[in-house]
Amino acid sequence: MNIAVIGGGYVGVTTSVAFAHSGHRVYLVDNNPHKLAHLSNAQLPFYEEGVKALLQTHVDSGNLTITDDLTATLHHSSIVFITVGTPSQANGQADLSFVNAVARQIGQTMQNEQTIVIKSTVPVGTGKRVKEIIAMELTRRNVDIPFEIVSNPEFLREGKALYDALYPNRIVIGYDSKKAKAVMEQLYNDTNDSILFTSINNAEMIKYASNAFLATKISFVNELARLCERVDADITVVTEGMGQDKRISPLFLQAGVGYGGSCFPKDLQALQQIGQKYGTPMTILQAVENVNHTQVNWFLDKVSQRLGSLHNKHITLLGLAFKPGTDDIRSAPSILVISQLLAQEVQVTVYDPQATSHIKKRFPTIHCATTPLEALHDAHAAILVTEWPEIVNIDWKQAKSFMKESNLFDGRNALSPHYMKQLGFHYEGVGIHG
Ligand SMILES: NC(=O)c1ccc[n+]([C@@H]2O[C@H](COP(=O)([O-])OP(=O)(O)OC[C@H]3O[C@@H](n4cnc5c(N)ncnc54)[C@H](O)[C@@H]3O)[C@@H](O)[C@H]2O)c1
Ligand SMILES: O=c1ccn([C@@H]2O[C@H](COP(=O)(O)OP(=O)(O)O[C@H]3O[C@H](CO)[C@@H](O)[C@H](O)[C@H]3O)[C@@H](O)[C@H]2O)c(=O)[nH]1
Repeated sequence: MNIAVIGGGYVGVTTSVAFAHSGHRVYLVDNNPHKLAHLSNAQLPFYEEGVKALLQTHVDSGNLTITDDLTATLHHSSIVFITVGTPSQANGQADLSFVNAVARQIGQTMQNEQTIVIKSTVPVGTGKRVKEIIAMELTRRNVDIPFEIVSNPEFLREGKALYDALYPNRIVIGYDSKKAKAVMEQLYNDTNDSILFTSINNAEMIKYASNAFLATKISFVNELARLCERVDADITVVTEGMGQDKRISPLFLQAGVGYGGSCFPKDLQALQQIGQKYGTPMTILQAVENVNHTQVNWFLDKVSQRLGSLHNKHITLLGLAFKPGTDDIRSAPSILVISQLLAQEVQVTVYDPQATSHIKKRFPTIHCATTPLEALHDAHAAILVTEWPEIVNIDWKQAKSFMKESNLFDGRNALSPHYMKQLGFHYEGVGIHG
């Protein structure tokens, strides 16, 4: 099938590459000249394992065209995926200006029948609104071109984006006409995965509900971790025991310095705003956010208690990206950690295999090391923020010899407390310090 994808970010690029890989003819449209320049040369404006190679393959094979020409793209395609950003506005509501702008552009330029698929994460009711915008533009042009609206939310995880796009563990399709359903069935006909066909409103709600539930699991466990420290219990064992109940599952029970990223923080805000709009406050989500916002400070209190005053101390952050496998620092806990440390006049050194160039733009004064050992040199303490394999597998014996004081704070419970203590570290994790 001929597919247009509008918005060349993490989701748009990965979706395009995956469709091209399945044999579809894909046109990827972006309006940011900087991103276009990168993508046209098969360069990724972000780090995501495997995507660059496949982008190159399909640009070369001619299956994937990168362009800024939406009009020509619509002419070539019959399915249009909207994958533009939906960032938070100041009040937490999802900013739909990019989605609405694309809808207007589609209505203003489409010449042939289209199935318009919203993949961006959007509040319930957006599908209906996009339909109205397109219909309004067609009326203004005095043309009658049939079109369908579909909601097909994206569930990929950064760091595993390509795998998730090629082998999604579920596909949700919200539709309101038989024609739209038939098009989506044809598009996904080679997949063995389960497809949930439902209403557009349900599909839109499923996306926010999923992210909110995952974030709730994390904050629940993080709060429990604080209690575990008080009662001389170990959160890793508590969650292991909990996770053996299939109804709970062991996934997303990893205590740490909190969740970050481009999705959970903004989507939780957006869902709360939807609740407010419809007079149904999302009280649980307020608590989830509250725990997440305070988790970094709670963890840094442990560091100050150990070091006494943080003033003029040298502290090394190991990991900056909001999770391993990405260079994304959007709402990453590392940003909060660095801000708090700089506010207390700490000398901060950081190491991350992919994200240092991004953090340098935000905090120009911090020292970015190129290896973990260089970063640890002369440090009073190290804080592990992102559990990259390059960090977890440091030669910790050697690392200890590089440090001024051997204080190790593991913000992801990624290291063996027993082994670190054996090496002579003062080791503290999250919810495991008895
Ligand atoms: N990043 C993820 O892991 C992820 C996963 C699932 C869902 N989502 C959702 O998918 C959506 C996109 O996320 P992202 O991280 O890919 O965003 P992003 O900000 O990385 O990319 C969005 C792209 O859209 C482009 N764009 C904006 N307006 C445009 C227009 N009028 N025409 C053409 N291009 C335009 C921008 O230049 C940018 O390249 C969001 O709603 C997000 O919540 C993201
Ligand atoms: O047990 C856990 C699991 C995750 N995290 C943190 O939670 C955040 C988000 O992690 P993850 O969900 O793996 O990454 P994302 O790429 O943000 O993916 C989420 O957000 C995407 C955007 O909406 C969705 O598509 C995905 O399904 C959803 O998992 C990260 O900071 C993790 O460190 C924890 O602290 N403990």
